[in-house]
Amino acid sequence: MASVTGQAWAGTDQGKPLLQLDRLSKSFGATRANEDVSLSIHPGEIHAILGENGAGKSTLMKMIYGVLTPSSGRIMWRGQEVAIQSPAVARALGIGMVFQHFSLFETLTVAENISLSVPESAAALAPRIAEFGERFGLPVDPSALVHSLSVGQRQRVELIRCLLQKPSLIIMDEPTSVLPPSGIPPLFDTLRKLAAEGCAILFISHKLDEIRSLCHHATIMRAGKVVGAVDPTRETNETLARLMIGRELPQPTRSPARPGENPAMELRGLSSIPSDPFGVVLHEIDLSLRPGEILGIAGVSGNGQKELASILSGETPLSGAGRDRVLIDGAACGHMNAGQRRAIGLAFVPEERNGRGAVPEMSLVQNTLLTAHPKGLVRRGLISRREAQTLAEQCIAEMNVRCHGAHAEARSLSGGNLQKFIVGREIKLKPKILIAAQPTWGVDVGAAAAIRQELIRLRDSGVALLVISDELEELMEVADRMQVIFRGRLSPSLSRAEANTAMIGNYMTGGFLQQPRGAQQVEAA
Ligand SMILES: Nc1ncnc2c1ncn2[C@@H]1O[C@H](COP(=O)(O)OP(=O)(O)OP(=O)(O)O)[C@@H](O)[C@H]1O
Repeated sequence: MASVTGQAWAGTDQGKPLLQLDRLSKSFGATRANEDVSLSIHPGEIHAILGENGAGKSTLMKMIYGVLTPSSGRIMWRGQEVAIQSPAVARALGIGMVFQHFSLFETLTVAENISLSVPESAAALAPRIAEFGERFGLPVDPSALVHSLSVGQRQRVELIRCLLQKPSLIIMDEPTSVLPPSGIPPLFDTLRKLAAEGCAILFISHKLDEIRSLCHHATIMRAGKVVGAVDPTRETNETLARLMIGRELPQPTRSPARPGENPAMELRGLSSIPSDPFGVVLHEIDLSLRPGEILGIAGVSGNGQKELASILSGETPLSGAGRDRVLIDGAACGHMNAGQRRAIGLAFVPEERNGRGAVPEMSLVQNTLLTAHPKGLVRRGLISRREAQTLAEQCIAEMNVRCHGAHAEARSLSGGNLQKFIVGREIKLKPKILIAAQPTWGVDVGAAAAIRQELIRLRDSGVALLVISDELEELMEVADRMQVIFRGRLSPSLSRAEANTAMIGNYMTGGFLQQPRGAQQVEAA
């Protein structure tokens, strides 16, 4: 098949496997992250890898992409055994990977960014970028500066960069976790087009609906081993979840909220210009959070969620009049930093687990100390290591965190397990207010259900919770009320009964801004 560049798109021989893994294993010390994993991928196949947090999916992908070396087993590429010692070797074979976290320079154009990894000038690349964009439904302006692009557009740039290297196999690690709901169908159209041209796709996702609608095959992993291989189109979410977690998916239970009278936290007419030149300006935000309720903040990512979380948590303390714009228990606290707010009962689960939620090089005990030290873990200047260890161990047990114990480095945990640990650590602080940004990001369906139930339990015990999430379904499940953030402005509050998908979708694109001011105030009241 001819490609737009006149060269053949590799890998259209549907009969023979493109990639075969033969009893591939990988150990990290005593942990068998992958054990005797065997599978085959054919050209044009969209193949899902499904499994609980820590099941070994990322480890497997890293071996295929040359980031990790297998402890034993063989990798066969087009029928030949290969040693993929580095990503450069993988790319030379025709294996590409699109990571969850983009590696683009904000101040360069799309073409300039791509020219950093494809040996051609930005000018020469521009028409090819446009052609690829048209061919695969990835429209993006080659001369646009990356900072002006939405998350979905940035992902397109990453995908085009990968496609320009003509891969026969593309590995995509949770590609939809960064996209707004409206960005998912176009991405799937692109992936289907690629598959139709013979490109194989390895697709990692925790979202069972997506796997069922997109993928031709699914390999299910549990504790490092392959436990099943199915045609996902013939499965239900329940049967997939059962295969994955080995039991039925827990169903959430909730009773109506009984919020307290007085707000635990308020923002009053808060406007803020971020120090980050590419950040979002917040405009006149009014928000009131009461004890015993969960307020959900919905919105397409990049509309001010990060800036709002930073103001609420105290990571961005405010000066001057800003002091009176943020209140905790009725007292002005805009000037307080994150530590001072924690001392008066606020806990915070940030969006980025590595670097902000946890220090990757530190152990889980040390990471526990970072936020729990004011809670009696330091007395007369001395750290009680034993108590810190006990707290970390409780967190591990209660949140079912899979790791080598409390002294394991945070970076050795799989993404979802680290997220569970961070959420558990903040809950253990027994906060009065919990601000949680993307609390179940990258977490498997079973663990996500457990975290959401835990948030509801906290609310029932009188804690005030504010949950910022890109996942509307998550907010529909946990939130008692919802507000939508759009271009730094917050919509009126919607009750559970009012917050249907159509209404929220309308607010997500700024529909609430057209409402007459009076109507907004009535609804908010
Ligand atoms: N560098 C490492 N050092 C030690 N252990 C590791 C390392 N990388 C992964 N592991 C362990 O290997 C196991 C598999 O981890 P992996 O990241 O592959 O899981 P995963 O299925 O991708 O999980 P998630 O869905 O949470 O991303 C886990 O027990 C993890 O703690």
